[in-house]
Amino acid sequence: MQPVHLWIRSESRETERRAPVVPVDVPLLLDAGFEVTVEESRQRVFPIEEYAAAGALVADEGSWTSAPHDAYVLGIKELPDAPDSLHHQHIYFAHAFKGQDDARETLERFRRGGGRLLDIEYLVDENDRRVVAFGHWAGYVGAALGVLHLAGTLTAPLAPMAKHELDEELKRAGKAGVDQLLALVTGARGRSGRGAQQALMTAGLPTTRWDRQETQDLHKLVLLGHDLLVNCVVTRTPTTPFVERADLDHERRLKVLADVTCDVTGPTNMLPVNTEITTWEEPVRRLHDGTPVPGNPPLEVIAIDNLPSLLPREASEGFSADLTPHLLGLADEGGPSAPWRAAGRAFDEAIDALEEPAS
Ligand SMILES: NC(=O)c1ccc[n+]([C@@H]2O[C@H](COP(=O)([O-])OP(=O)(O)OC[C@H]3O[C@@H](n4cnc5c(N)ncnc54)[C@H](O)[C@@H]3O)[C@@H](O)[C@H]2O)c1
Repeated sequence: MQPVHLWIRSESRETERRAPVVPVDVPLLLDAGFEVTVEESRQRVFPIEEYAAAGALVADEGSWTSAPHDAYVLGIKELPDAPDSLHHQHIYFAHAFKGQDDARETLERFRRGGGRLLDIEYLVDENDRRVVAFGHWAGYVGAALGVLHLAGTLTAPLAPMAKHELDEELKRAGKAGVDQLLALVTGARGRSGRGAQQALMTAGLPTTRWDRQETQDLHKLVLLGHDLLVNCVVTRTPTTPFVERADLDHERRLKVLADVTCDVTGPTNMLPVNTEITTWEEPVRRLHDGTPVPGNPPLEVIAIDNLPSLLPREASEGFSADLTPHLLGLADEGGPSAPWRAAGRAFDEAIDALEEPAS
């Protein structure tokens, strides 16, 4: 067993209240011989006292920059802009390996400091499946926002909430008549698809479930016969989109698209009628005004790319339960376990690609 020091940093994004490891999971790490330090944070949903009571050491907010050299610095979202060279091993979602905005700058910071980025999105098992993700609660919240919008009770700006509050709103929406409407979940067998179904069940909405098999021959008329479409599909191969511009003038019940996938600009966007995300400030955007004739209502989209942050407690608890056993794999006798090695390879490839001339 290798001694491992895990340093849980504060988040720099002010709306980010989640934590990658929750207090109740800290003793699992300590029992395995880890040293665990947790930074104070103004916004984290779990008070620092709970971490201290669980046995973690407490450090000042943002003090990871002076953490011991061998510490793994763990967070969820992006690092602050300074310092401009990074010398630790960082574990978080960096969105820096696919040429995204700021990707090069992020990688350059690691290269300058000699640090390493173990991106959580690239922690995969031997079958190339991600071992930890926030999908379930993304689906839950995405579907819930769709239901509340159908009920006319979605108010902006959105803010983080407790699940029981959201569930009360969902039940109220159901009783107010939304339970007479029809919902369709695409990608229904995945993590977020299953989460979406749970929220719809809480509101009492009859739900159709489609995964790969059911969309092989796409039944457009059946699709358009639902009031709410919650899209949770992940695909790498461009496929027949679910809703295209030509469908908007068609007779339809479809009024709200809740796009959990949020792949709005990529070639695999299953809802190309929309090409922009929406935000907590403006969660809903009108895509089509509809026409006064019955059977052609306005169509609106909700495409928020940080849905789990709206249920920070539940999202953190589920994520931490999945991540903690893998963190233990950092201390494996023969070196970090397979998912960490996979994430390390992804980082090395991204650094190598920095050398390649831009095409
Ligand atoms: N909006 C947010 O805040 C947020 C947060 C977390 C994750 N996400 C995104 O949500 C998406 C879903 O993640 P997940 O963890 O549920 O993925 P997942 O891999 O668990 O599930 C994807 C599902 O899509 C199905 N699928 C693939 N092609 C299909 C097709 N043509 N028709 C029907 N079904 C098809 C797969 O069989 C699978 O069941 C990802 O793109 C992820 O990045 C969004």
